[in-house]
Amino acid sequence: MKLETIDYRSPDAAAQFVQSLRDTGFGVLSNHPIQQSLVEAIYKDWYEFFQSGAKEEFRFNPETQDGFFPADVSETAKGHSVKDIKEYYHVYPWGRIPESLRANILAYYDHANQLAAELLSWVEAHSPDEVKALFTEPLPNMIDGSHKTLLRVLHYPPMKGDEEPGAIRAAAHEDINLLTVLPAANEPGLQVKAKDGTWLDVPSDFGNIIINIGDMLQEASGGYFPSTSHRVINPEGMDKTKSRISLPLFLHPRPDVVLSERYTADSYLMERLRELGVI
Ligand SMILES: O=C(O)CCC(=O)C(=O)O
Ligand SMILES: [Fe+2]
Repeated sequence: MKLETIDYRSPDAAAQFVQSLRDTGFGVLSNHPIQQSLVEAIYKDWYEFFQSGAKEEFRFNPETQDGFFPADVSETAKGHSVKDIKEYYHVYPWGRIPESLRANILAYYDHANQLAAELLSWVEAHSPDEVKALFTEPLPNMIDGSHKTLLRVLHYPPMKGDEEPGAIRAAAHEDINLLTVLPAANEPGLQVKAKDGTWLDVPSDFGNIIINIGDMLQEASGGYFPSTSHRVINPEGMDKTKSRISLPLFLHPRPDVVLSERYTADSYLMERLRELGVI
């Protein structure tokens, strides 16, 4: 298995992209409409924010889950006991956002959501009829007007040598949501688990957009689209001294969306957050 990069502008991009999602849970797009200069400005400005003391003033609200999550409260992936080596900020348009970072991050939130809606229409158009029949409403509809979609700005700090044994930047996990849209980070490290159990590097050429299936789309498609495990490994050599910034957008349906006979988007999310000990 190998992850091929797909040219968003090629005539059969949609079919190739959906095939890649089906085979690997991941799709990588070049020549997409997201402005790289906007992504770069966000990486630079948020890197500075993470270096500053100002982040402490934006400590997350446990009720609403927006704001800054320091490294000592950072996530422990499902089934793991050691915390990931990362700090992050949860951006929601209705949540707290540092004023100087607001315009760019919300512009990105909008652009990425628009691209996501188009990609969901590709997924729907290239699903077999029996899978299409399982979707209780058109896929792009499911995210339309959703207040749950989360943009996470992640900062993986340089390695200091005193990290907990076994800790990595992001331990193997699957995303809970429908689809995740992730611009290639400023440093490598993202890997996806292949069907044979080996870990493959996700092609992370700066400027590419990486999309992966989350558990909710796996559930809504009756397992046709796989939510594959992925992780972020620690840097080696000279790269140890470098920070890594990344910007996943986790697309969440409106809470009332029916995913399957077993779950609505809300009941699914609550079950998962309870398992993670977040609520
Ligand atoms: O930082 C990355 O490249 C991926 C992060 C990720 O998988 C996540 O936060 O769910
Ligand atoms: Fe993830």
